[in-house]
Amino acid sequence: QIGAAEGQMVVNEDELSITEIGMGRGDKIQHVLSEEELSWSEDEVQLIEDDGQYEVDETSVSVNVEQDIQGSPQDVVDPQALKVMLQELAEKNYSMRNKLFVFPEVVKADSVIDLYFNRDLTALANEPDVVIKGAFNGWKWRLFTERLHKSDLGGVWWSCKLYIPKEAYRLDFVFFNGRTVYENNGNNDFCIGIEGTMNEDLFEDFLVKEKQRELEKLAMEEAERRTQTEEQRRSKEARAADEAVRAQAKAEIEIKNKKLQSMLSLARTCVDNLWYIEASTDTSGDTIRLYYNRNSRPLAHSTEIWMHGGYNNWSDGLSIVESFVKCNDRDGDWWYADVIPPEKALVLDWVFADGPAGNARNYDNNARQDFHAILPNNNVTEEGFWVQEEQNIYTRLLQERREKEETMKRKAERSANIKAEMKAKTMRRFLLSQKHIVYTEPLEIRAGTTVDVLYNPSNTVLNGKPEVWFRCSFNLWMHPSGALPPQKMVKSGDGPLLKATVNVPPDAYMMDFVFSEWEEDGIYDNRNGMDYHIPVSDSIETENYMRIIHIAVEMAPVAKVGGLGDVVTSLSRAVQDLGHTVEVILPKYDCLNQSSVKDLHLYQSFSWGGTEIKVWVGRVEDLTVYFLEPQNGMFGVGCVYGRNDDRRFGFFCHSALEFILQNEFSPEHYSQSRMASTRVVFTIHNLEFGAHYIGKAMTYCDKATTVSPTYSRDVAGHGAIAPHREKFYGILNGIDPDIWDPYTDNFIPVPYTCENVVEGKRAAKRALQQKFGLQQTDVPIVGIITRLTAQKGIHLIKHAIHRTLESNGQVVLLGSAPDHRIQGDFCRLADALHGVYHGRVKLVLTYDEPLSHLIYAGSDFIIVPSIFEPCGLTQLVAMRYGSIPIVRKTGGLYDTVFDVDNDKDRARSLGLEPNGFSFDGADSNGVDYALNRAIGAWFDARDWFHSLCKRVMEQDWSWNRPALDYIELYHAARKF
Ligand SMILES: Nc1ncnc2c1ncn2[C@@H]1O[C@H](COP(=O)(O)OP(=O)(O)O[C@H]2O[C@H](CO)[C@@H](O)[C@H](O)[C@H]2O)[C@@H](O)[C@H]1O
Repeated sequence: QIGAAEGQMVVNEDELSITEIGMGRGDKIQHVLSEEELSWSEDEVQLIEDDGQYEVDETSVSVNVEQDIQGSPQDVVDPQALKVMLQELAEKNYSMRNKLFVFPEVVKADSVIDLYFNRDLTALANEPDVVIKGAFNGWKWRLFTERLHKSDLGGVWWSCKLYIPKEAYRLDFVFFNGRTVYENNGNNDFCIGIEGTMNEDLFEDFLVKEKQRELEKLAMEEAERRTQTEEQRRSKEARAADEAVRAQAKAEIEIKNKKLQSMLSLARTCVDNLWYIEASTDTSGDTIRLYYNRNSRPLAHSTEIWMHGGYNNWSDGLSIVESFVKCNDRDGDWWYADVIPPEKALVLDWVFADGPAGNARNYDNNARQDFHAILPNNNVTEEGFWVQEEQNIYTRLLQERREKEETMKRKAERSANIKAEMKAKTMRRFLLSQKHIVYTEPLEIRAGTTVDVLYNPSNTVLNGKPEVWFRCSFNLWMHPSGALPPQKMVKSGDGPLLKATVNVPPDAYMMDFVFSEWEEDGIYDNRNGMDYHIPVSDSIETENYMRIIHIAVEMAPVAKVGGLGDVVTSLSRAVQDLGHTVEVILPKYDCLNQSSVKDLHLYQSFSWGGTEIKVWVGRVEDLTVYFLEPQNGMFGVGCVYGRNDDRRFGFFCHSALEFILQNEFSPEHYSQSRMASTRVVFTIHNLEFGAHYIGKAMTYCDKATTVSPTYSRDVAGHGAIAPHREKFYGILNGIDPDIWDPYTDNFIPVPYTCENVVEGKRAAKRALQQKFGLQQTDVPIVGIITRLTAQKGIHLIKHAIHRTLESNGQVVLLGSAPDHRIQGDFCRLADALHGVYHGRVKLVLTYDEPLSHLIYAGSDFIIVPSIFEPCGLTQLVAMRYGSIPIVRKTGGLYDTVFDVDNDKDRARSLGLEPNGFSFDGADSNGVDYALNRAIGAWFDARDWFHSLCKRVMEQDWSWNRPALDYIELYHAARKF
């Protein structure tokens, strides 16, 4: 199927999620026994063929046999009696012209048997070598080869010992001469039943579990490898940081040294008739005495003389203050003071003053040069001094670095706590959100307990039915004990509520149920094909994790054009956080932002579509990403879209499937391979682009989604979608709470949470105004961050700018237009506005991610007047930064923004409070209606406005909830 869709799954703006299910029962190994298949490629077999010579590696099976033979039944039988028994058996089988027999005759699991083969009766009659090749359980388990030897039962019987593993229920085998001559029982192969605890069904389960164990082991090894790489990276980073700190210390020392050297060249030991230094006579060795002749100096008439000093070019600032005493026994006007310079002082720096520090009015500062003395008798060598100094700086810098890291760690912890709380709150809201239809008592279900399920049929398709039956199972209907018998629901209380009671087993991690009209059948309420699922906590079993591969042509931040790029990254991260394996396949554009890819390296290369395709692998935002680079230069054109050659995305989608296939190491065609059990979920991010291809993709996918419920209804009648409505769902986008987090954001001045939103936004607003030379007045800022295309409501954007400016607000727009006419139009608008409304408006007509962060944080409002909007991320990011969204009521904007005046009930029915302003219609009146109320509230009800900022920050627009919806959908896709 997938192969048939080649070149047609291409959708330039759309993404394809593939859920791979490799562990289902549909995934049986088909062992077709042909001679090619019997080539010796399996692990357990090591046959080396060389110019007609062969050897069987005796170590594999034989060693096991020898070890296992001890304790086998043969040992306890008298050898003589055994021999007789065997002779009789051989004669019996010989006379019946049987080609083979085994001993003991009843083969048991976990035992060793002897197999006897009558070579003369078979195709190998004249062959000098006889080899058995076999496996267990219909050729599915432990392929082996073993060489037969002439037995001591006489000429015709060749034999070998075989170990029968405990998982075996049947033994399948053929004989051959080590090369091309086979005895395979007339193409039927030989087969012997084995007595034991296994049977075909149990073995299927065993294989599934075995596979799971293997996958888990691989996952653990991968995790271990990742931890190690992470550890290496961290210690490398620490080493690099240490080196950087050392280099910085060295650089600082060099500057200091240079300054001090120039100072030293100015420094003296004395200046005739002005000052000199001598070792102090009355105190200990370190003290010096400084003499000063103030005669004809600025302080000649002061009543007091003080020195204000420091050392080594004032490296510690003002650190020595002493008062002077007059020398009475000298000519001139000499004064002196005793000074104890610090040990590391090479130079003493000072000025004279008429009072102590802070209390002096007149100075003698040596005509602004200050005084500098080389200190006599200094016991520090200059070299020693610098070594010590560098060490001090190094220690200080290191300390600063540690403190910074510590602060970051604390911040990360706090941020993680806030997020965990939000997640728990969202989960509760999720459980309560269906309350008008179904809920449980208690609300949160624990494994190994009993719960009541309460159902209100009056809000469903079962309204008015005389009976309602409850059908339930666990672990996405995969619980080993199967579905519980249907249970007739009983009335609970006086209202319409019906009740069923369920014992939740200890190994349940999910409870699944649907409701039906009759015990056997009838109308079902199965939640539109998705069934009802409620997570169960404290299970002893873990969820069956899936492997999900996104095939996408955008991914933030390595190749982002718009919201699609954000979603590929953030949805993948959210699903990965829930324990599933998520990978992304992306074209290797030459314009990739490679600085955001870690450990990028060549992974493999393969040939397809007439070219070699190199596959690179790297980590982006903690996700494994494969980059496909066709050597025909298709993705080396300097841009993601815009060249009207989007057929290359068809090539990309197809080569991505080839790549997946090649990594399953299966040479067959898609539908024959493991990909037959792979499910495809197709997501439409914007029906405007490539509707023709979208139609094809809709046909071939297992499930399809778009990015909000309202948009899914808006487009349900579209020709590409209408025929496939039953598999089409609207799941709201989320935003990544780590990428968008005002508490850890490096692009804004003051980190903030909902606790200090007012302070944080005030600082961001000031920084934004400063950056663009806007007046720092107390007015609201309206921000606009958008691709400038018709979809985004260009005339409404322009009107909003004018309306805001007329209402005394300020405007910052960040936008870029793929269409150069629109770009030109906005450039002219910018020139005009910057002239007329100087200092109140700024239009930045580029794409600038860091700037977008500052605008989200520094604006009071973010306006999104889109004509249509599949979901929209800007209003969600705005709320995360405490900015109030003003939106046109369409698509995802309608689903996420609830007008403070008009949508109270609609918000409450979803467990939310209103969070913004919205308008209908597509003309300026609509914009005015919302914008006037918003700006009015800002001027007239500031406290209320601030509480609204706090409230929107407390709402959860992350993937916490939608990721669960996607996972449910992936599971639903698996059910086919
Ligand atoms: N000049 C600029 N500089 C920096 N950043 C800029 C920018 N212009 C836009 N952005 C950023 O790009 C993203 C835009 O995402 P949207 O979802 O709002 O719109 P887009 O139409 O691109 O996405 C389509 O796909 C997404 C994902 O499904 C749907 O939400 C949406 O409705 C659909 O139209 C935001 O992260 C925004 O901050």
